[in-house]
Amino acid sequence: SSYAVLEGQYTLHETIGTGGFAKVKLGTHVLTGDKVAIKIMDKRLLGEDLPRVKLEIEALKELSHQHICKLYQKIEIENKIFLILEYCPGGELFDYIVERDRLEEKEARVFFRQIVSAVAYIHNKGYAHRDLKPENLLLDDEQNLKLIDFGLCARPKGGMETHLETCCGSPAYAAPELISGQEYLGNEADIWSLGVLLFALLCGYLPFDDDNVSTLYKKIQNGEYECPFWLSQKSKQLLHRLLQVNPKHRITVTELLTDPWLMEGFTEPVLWKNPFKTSKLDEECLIELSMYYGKPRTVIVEEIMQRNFTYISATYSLLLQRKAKGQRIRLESDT
Ligand SMILES: COc1cccc(Nc2ncc(-c3ccc(C(=O)NCC(=O)Nc4ccccc4)cc3)c(OCC3CCNCC3)n2)c1
Repeated sequence: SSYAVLEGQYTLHETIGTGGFAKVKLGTHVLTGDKVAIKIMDKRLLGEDLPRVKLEIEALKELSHQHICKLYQKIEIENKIFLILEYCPGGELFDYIVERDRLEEKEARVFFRQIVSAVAYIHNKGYAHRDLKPENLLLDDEQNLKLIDFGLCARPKGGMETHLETCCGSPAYAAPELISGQEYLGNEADIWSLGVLLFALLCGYLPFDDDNVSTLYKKIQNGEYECPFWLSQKSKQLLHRLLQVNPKHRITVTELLTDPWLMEGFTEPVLWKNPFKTSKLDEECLIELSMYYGKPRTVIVEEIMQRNFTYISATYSLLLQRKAKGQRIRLESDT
């Protein structure tokens, strides 16, 4: 099968997600035994959207943030593209909220600060996500959120429109200007979706909901929603600033970083720059790789710095993550 290309690098397990033209399988990285998510796309099914997928992969290579799912490796053969991605053992935020009915303000605030940090980071990189919803926010093994773009909706400002654009985003989270087919700015639409997301975190249900899609659209365009009794004054004020029908009246992501509700119990505004961005590579991991492969350290450094997202750079990233969690970093059959 065309999975032969993964032989010896990854073992494939069950499918953990399917989308229009992609499916995600659970995988194991052979050398470390770590779990990964393997997104498999068929180039023939992608058709005219293939250039967009390539853009998305180039974008993902640039995105390095503690609350965005990491790309480890890209494997392309004649009909398939495999993306080896960070696996989040905690599953979707959607299920986490459903299991608890709704979250207390304190917990919702910690999560929301992480989401705002990730969104501010991608906006600063010139991207809009355009499909922010609990299904695209995953939990890692330390209860941290990782933003993903499962449906390939994120795109650079003024990027190319394709039919994928139309199917993008889920109506319940879509901004009024987006569903009325007007010209809209991805960043402003993302801020609206953050409002819907915050409401879902604090209430456990959606602010705008209806079985009939055109009624749902009317509710969104009127921007009318009811706040349940348990919401605090500050959270209602923030929701009001996020869920402004007129995008020009909506809070900006910069104002959001120091919003009073987000600051409650915190002294620091939300930080969106990647604090761990060190150009320095980790010596211990480099040595482990160079010993395992019997290649000089400089060759390993070269391969990682070229950012070709190969098996060696994937193994380096996984060793680095293991080290950050205090796990041992010995590679299998490294006797
Ligand atoms: C334990 O039970 C469970 C249960 C469920 C899940 C897990 N874990 C688990 N870990 C990792 C994944 C994953 C990561 C990244 C991408 C991706 O497409 N990245 C590309 C990307 O994010 N670009 C991008 C990001 C930000 C800005 C711009 C571009 C795709 C999938 C996963 O998928 C399963 C799907 C299922 C349907 N809903 C969405 C998740 N699932 C575990």
